[in-house]
Amino acid sequence: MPPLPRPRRIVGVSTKMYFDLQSTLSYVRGMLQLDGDAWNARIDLFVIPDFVTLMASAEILQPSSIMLGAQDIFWEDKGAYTGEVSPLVVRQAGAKIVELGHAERRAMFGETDETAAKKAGAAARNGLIPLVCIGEKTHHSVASAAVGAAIQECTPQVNSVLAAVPDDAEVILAYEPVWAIGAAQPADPDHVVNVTKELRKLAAGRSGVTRILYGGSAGPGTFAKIAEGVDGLFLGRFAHDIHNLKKVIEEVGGA
Ligand SMILES: O=C(CO)COP(=O)(O)O
Repeated sequence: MPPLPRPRRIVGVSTKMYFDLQSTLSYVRGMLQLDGDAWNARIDLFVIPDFVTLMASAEILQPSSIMLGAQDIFWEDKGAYTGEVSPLVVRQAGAKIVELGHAERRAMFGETDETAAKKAGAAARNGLIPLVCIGEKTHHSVASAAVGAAIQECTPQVNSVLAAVPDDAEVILAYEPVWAIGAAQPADPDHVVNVTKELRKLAAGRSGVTRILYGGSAGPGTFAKIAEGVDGLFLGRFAHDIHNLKKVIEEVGGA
């Protein structure tokens, strides 16, 4: 069988909790300035700010094709869940994407494959695209062992999410090796390509679009080395300078 055509490329950035309110809004305004460039026809772009700036960000981005995301949701739409954020409300606020299962949420806030899967189902039910972060915790020093161990650890993370969303729902999987997040540089390109090629097979039978991103200290120069395995990048710190984001967009968009 010939390989399936690859989906449209996509680049996005999470502000995590790095910015204050005004900094987030000026960053989002900066992204708006990038809209309309030549990349627009070739790739999708998204930004995931904190919850509090979601509606103001939606208003800023309204004239553009840049997609807005939220950093988490709860798996129920309404009810007695103090402190949680409803997927319904996130959708109504203007988000199209919801990030789930990030390593920081798994490590610090009790997120598991099970909760990420329930939230992915809730996202799809509310017309949101689940962007689920997956990745192995530790890095083996022998390259071949590292690939096998990563695939073994990521497979149930992927399968639990895919089992929880309708077959035709769009899904984004962000391969983010935990050890490569917040690091000086991204994971070794061969490692990323070898792992993501295998992970793509897990979604091969789906009718919905499944895109695979790489995240973890990604920035300008990262994409070209791993393009064989991934459909784009999910960026953190190194895209919080809008000039770096512009460079990445040009690289991924092939401008
Ligand atoms: O976690 C990440 C994106 O979700 C990546 O963060 P850094 O690029 O800052 O390592």
